[in-house]
Amino acid sequence: MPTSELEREQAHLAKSRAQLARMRERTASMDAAGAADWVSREYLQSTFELRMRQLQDDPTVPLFFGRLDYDEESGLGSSGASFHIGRRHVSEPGGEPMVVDWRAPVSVPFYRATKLEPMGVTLRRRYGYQHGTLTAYEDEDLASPGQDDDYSAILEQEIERPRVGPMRDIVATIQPEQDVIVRADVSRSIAVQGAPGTGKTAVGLHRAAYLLYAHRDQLRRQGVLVVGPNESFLRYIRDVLPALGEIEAGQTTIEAMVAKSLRTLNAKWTIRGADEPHVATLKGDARLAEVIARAVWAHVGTPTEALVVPVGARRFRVPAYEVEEILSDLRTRGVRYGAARAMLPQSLAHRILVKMELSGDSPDDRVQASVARSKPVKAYAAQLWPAVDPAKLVHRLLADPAALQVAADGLLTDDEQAALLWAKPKASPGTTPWSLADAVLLDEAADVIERTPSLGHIVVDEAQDLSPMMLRAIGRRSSTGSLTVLGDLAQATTPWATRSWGEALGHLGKPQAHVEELTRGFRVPGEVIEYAARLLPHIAATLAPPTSVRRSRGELSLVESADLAHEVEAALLREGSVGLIVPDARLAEAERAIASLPHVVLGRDVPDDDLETEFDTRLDLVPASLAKGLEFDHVVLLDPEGVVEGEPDRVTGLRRLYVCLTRAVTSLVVLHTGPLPAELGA
Ligand SMILES: Nc1ncnc2c1ncn2[C@@H]1O[C@H](COP(=O)(O)OP(=O)(O)OP(=O)(O)O)[C@@H](O)[C@H]1O
Repeated sequence: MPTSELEREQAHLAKSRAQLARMRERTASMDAAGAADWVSREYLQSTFELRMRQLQDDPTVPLFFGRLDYDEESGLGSSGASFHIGRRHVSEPGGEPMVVDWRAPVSVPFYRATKLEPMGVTLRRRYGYQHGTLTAYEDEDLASPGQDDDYSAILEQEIERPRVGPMRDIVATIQPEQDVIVRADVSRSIAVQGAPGTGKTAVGLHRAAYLLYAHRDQLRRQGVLVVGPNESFLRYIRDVLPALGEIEAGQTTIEAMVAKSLRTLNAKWTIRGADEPHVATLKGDARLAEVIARAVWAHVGTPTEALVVPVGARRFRVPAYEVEEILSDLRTRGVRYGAARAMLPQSLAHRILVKMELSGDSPDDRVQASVARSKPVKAYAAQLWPAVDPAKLVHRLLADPAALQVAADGLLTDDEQAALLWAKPKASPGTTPWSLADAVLLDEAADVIERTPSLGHIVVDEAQDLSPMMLRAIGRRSSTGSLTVLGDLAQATTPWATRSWGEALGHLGKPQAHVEELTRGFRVPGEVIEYAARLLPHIAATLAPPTSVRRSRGELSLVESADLAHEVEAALLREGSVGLIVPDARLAEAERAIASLPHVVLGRDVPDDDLETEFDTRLDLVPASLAKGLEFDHVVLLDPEGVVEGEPDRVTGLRRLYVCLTRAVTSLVVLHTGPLPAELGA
């Protein structure tokens, strides 16, 4: 490697850093005081603050990780242009780019160019760093014919780098099949079926970052949301988007999402109830959407009396059958119950207006408006089309057999209706301990009444675990936007889980969305993934077995012993994070066994100011039910049969075990005293 070339690159890095500092200083000196009014001042101020955060320079994070040299025909400059690719854009005072954002169109060949299709690029360079210092580079000549050499030591080093702490970005090493998903058009919804560790979560987060870059104004207005399975998972991924300069995407769980709509009905309400699995499954069934829609619309009455309105000295009359026509017109307009309700007085007033015209008057629009606001019209409309409270509606359906029977007739069997009803209903919505499934029903009812605002883009992770009604809740929040749906059918562990992506996409309201499949795993080494894949025929027979791109075959040991502390201590002697995964029922016992070792128990509330320590501690104690989506360099898995038995049925248990077996990056110790699950083979 010519030293002078390396020095040139190091100089470019130093210069880029200096320019970034200059850009930051310039932003810091900007003043929003000159804005015309308070609103513009606030807006400008927040824009400056956002920009300052985006321009922060972390010396341990490489400012650029790659370079592309374009050929002369590319039209990007007469003598062929060269671009350094990094996490953010850095330019000289004249505007000349020093580092180009990885999301810019000019960066695409870094991820996709091949010798066969060089995309105008002659050279692709990757940089190696040590503690923020540029120490090496590696070139790929894309101009000369020949076979692609897939191997890259720098790429491999990046993939093999030990994991410590929260999830990190993968911008330096996004693979072509991942990049296609990341950069798909904003209007396209995509589902990604991916085996464990194939980068679904990473791809989803990078897609959010890409879209926020490519459609900044639109998505800043409309919003981008990432939905994950639980709080531990959100904590694990929360740094990825900020590291990419994106702090505007929300991150939430389905539970927090519907709890929020519960709170808009009453600020004191929270989710504090729980359902038996078979009841939760039934409450999550898509037929409930129809039950709720029926129950809401059944509030529209049948007119029996004419509407009579005095105008001046005269009285105008709209007979009941004409009112019936108006109601049926409003019902079939395709608007929400509440919107149609708001239109009814105007429609009635319009009819009066027509009658006034027929009788020789020539009333103008103001007359119609005042008739619509008049007492008799308002009272008549309110009685025919009453306001509906979503909480009262759901409470009534789940408390009153007669009400449920009317709404569910022909949709749910008698047994199903009996199962849905609360054994001891509370007297009112206010005293009801709403469960997650109830809150989802409430969210549905609220949407039948008033349209839920839609976001620009939603990324849904672990989507296989959502019930049809939960999928609908997400779908309505992206009715005018698009979705990235991530999941793995083999990791489905809820009784209401999705059986196919086609079905899930239907519930999400995006039946046309494309399904991509990822099978190249970046996390789990070969020996471990092959062991876990023994379960596939039992849990998802149609899925292709995953392969591992990891260089190391990994270490798998099956240890018959009861000495948990010993295995954990051995793992802690090594570099990287350690996850002790245990059946939920054995959490307390495991905690006692490792009491002397500093650790964090996942799922326990972590006080905000204590968040840092969560990742300073190298040992996490993880109940099997929270292992999903996480990864550790070393995993000690206690009692696999216990993990299986902790679930209501064998298939779900085996899927939970599959999740737990696929969390390890380097080593997996399976610790047991009794026999291993027969499905894992001899
Ligand atoms: N292109 C890549 N380069 C380097 N590392 C990658 C790449 N893609 C994924 N990874 C790494 O592989 C690991 C697994 O990724 P991720 O968690 O996104 O997978 P997943 O498909 O969501 O897994 P699971 O189904 O188990 O939740 C992460 O550490 C991630 O950083």
